[in-house]
Amino acid sequence: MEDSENRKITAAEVAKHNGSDGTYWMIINGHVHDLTDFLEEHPGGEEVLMSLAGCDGTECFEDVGHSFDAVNLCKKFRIGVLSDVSNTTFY
Ligand code: HEM
Repeated sequence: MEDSENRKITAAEVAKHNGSDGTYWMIINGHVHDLTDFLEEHPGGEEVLMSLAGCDGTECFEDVGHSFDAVNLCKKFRIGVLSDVSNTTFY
């Protein structure tokens, strides 16, 4: 569904998808991503993504200095927007 990217998701909901149920969600810049199918493809390795699953990975993502390609790739995995903004960076 085209609107699925605008689905509002709470940080508490994201936290549930920390890998314990087999799914890996991550907040980056206020967007929620389902990275379950991307773990093995990540050029930076699956460990970093798994360890930040259920959390806000914005700082880590920015610190690495990901390419524009990487930023664009993120969009492919978006499933919604964070509905509570605490502890999250927007730009
Ligand atoms: C949706 C989330 C992410 C996507 C789509 C993504 C994508 C990519 C891509 C395409 C690369 C290859 C280099 C580049 O194009 O910049 C890369 C490298 C890397 N990523 Fe990510 N990444 C994501 C999240 C993260 C997070 C949260 C971390 C935090 C630890 C991380 C750490 C790294 C590291 C350490 C490298 C290797 C850099 C290098 O070898 O120079 N990534 N990522």
